[in-house]
Amino acid sequence: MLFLDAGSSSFSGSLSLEEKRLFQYIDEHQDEFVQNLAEWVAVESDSIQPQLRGEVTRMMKIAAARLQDLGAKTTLVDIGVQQLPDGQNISLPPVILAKLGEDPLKPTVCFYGHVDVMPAKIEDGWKTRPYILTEIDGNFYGRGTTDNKGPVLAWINALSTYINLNIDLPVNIKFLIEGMEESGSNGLEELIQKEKDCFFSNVDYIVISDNLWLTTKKPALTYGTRGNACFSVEVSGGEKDLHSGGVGGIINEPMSDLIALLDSLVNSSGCILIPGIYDDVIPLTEEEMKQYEQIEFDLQEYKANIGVKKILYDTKEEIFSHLWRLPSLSIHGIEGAFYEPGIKTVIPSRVTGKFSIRQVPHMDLSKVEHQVKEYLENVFSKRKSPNKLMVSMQMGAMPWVANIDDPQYEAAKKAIKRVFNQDPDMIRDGSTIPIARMFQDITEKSVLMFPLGAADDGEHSQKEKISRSNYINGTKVFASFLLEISKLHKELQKASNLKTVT
Ligand SMILES: C[C@H](N)C(=O)N[C@@H](Cc1c[nH]cn1)C(=O)O
Ligand SMILES: [Zn+2]
Ligand SMILES: [Zn+2]
Repeated sequence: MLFLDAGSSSFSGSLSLEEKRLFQYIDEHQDEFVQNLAEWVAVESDSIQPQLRGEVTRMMKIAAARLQDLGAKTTLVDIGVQQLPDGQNISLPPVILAKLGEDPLKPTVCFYGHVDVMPAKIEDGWKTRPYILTEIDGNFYGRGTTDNKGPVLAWINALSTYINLNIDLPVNIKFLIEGMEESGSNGLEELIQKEKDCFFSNVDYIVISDNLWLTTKKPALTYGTRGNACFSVEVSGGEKDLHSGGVGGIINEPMSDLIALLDSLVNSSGCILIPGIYDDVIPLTEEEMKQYEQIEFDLQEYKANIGVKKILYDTKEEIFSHLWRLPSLSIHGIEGAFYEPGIKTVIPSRVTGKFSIRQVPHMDLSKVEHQVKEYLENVFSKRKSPNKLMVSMQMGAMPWVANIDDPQYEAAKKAIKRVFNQDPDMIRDGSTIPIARMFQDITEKSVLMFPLGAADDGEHSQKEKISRSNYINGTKVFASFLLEISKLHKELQKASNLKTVT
């Protein structure tokens, strides 16, 4: 067997015999773990394009079979249908609920992950084929490698290591794995509500492993994410597309109306122009400012990681607050627009713009929806266009902030220290895990986000990758986390029992 050293792992302190065995096994079984990742990446489980829904369902079945192989009691739960914008209904992929171990003396950790991915086509500019895992210079390129198949597999690898070494699992494990995260986690809230007093009743800790570190070298723990409100704005004119030579200049073109509307949303400094949108955003506290100051951050490296030459802000404090504490508005695309190469002298009769607003705590989703609709209707009315405008909020997810004093943050810090020999950055993230806030609100359990990917992993982009080092050391960190959380949980229980007695 080919033995490959994952590289940057440098163990802190002396490892227990158990940890030595676990880590050695993980190092020695890298090829097998990589092969599993290649098999998962090969499934085009894109949850955005309805015609690929069958592949998402196939992916769910593959993941369920893997958990079953580990000995987990696994159920694929039907969560109903999704209504598409054209009124058609298509099945949602089933959600995996699985459990491994039911020892009442052990804590129960529930891991959440998703195995759906963002769309990826070679024509988008990929240098490698997006659904064929390709290793270049210690990095595995492919859609879903870091978001989120790699981290889900790292959990599974960690568990299979315990099982294959016959080491008693220090915790009971539950899994909730879904296939619609990238689409807004359709149907999941209802399932969590339904399972609150069943599947979740004995869960002590919920762990999500998604998003990225802030840098390429230093691990991070994430204690907050922004929400997202996704809008569509449709402008329709006559009943059919028209010849731009035949009628260009004598009608109000839907595309011109739409471009004006989209252009009215945000200025070139990134400031959202919708009146009232910042009203409920609370100012940054001094404590937050101090936390930001403590985070090491290299602006040049950050720019290189995201592949841009200039960003709107010069200081790390401004960057963090704009990513984590302030809303942002991004324009994503136009349905109905001509986008192929070449020339097409047609005036489209109906076009739909897509944009989203990442919101932060204290912003109210329905208020944002109202503000957006009122503003766009107002801008449109000023154009005196006879075309028809329709604005709708397609999806709304709430922001999430955790309590970093929860014991599992402590356990995760210890596990990181043992594997990477450094303390993690404590960060928030600008993106959204729709389910994070729902977990917290509905189950009232502690939620930890434990990212594995490095800052240059390019989630959602053409060069998505995870490094061998992060994938393999990530597997070790999760194996170690299970030991740490079980130790800490026992200590806390002992302390609380003592308190009750005295
Ligand atoms: C962080 C996670 N991998 C992710 O990318 N989530 C999506 C979820 C979403 C939000 N609106 C629609 N989908 C994201 O943040 O874009
Ligand atoms: Zn993700
Ligand atoms: Zn994603």
